[in-house]
Amino acid sequence: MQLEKLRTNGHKLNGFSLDDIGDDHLFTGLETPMKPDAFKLSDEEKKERIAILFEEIMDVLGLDLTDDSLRGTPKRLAKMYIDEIFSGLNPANKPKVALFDNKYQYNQMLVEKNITFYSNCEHHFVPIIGKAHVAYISSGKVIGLSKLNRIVQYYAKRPQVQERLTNQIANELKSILDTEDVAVIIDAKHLCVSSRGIKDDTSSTVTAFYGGRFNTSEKITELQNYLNS
Ligand SMILES: Nc1nc2c(ncn2[C@@H]2O[C@H](COP(=O)(O)OP(=O)(O)OP(=O)(O)O)[C@@H](O)[C@H]2O)c(=O)[nH]1
Ligand SMILES: [Zn+2]
Repeated sequence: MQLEKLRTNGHKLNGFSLDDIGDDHLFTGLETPMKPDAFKLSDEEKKERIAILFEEIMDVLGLDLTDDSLRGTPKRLAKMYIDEIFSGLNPANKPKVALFDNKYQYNQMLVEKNITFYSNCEHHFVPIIGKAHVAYISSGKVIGLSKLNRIVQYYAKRPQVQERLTNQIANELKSILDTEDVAVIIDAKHLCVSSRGIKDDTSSTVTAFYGGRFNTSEKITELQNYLNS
């Protein structure tokens, strides 16, 4: 497989080894589609370029860029894209994860529920607002709770489709926790569905990943009970 070849050759992406960044940027089928030279420009260079390009969009729309409220918008948007809403495209921003030995002998599922996230739809670049619920059964390691939330936020801060977001979070948890026993459920509102287009404000989209021991009707029912409690 191409990924294995790159790994064996010690290939680096933006100075990171493949082991550092995980597989999500590369050829796993789960990756966010990115150009091979995605990190040729520094963050500051990207901001400068985005500001110039967005200024042009505003100009084409006929907006007066000398207006004191609009003047700062191109730079503001560029900073927001790189430092905030699309910061998860850069593996340098991947959360550092604290793992502990499972000394507590806790062998049931742990569920971190109602993790609020804001993402953006890659088709329309408008918000996706949702809740993620993530669960795992320890295979010997325990993860710091906040890191579960941070992993969700990292993958949300990309242009996304909900299916990929769900599977990227699941894949990351499997890899960090060294287990197949992870579950991810996402319930989200897509503003591209509610605020434009079909303009359906009541529907939401639910996606799920059930891996390993979660992939039985018994465990799914147990998980649902946790979520409903
Ligand atoms: N599967 C999937 N589709 C999504 C997601 N976010 C947005 N979409 C859909 O992507 C599709 C893009 O379809 P197009 O027909 O190219 O776009 P459009 O003309 O703006 O379509 P409408 O939204 O129906 O007006 C739309 O149906 C969106 O609802 C997502 O997370 N997953
Ligand atoms: Zn959309």
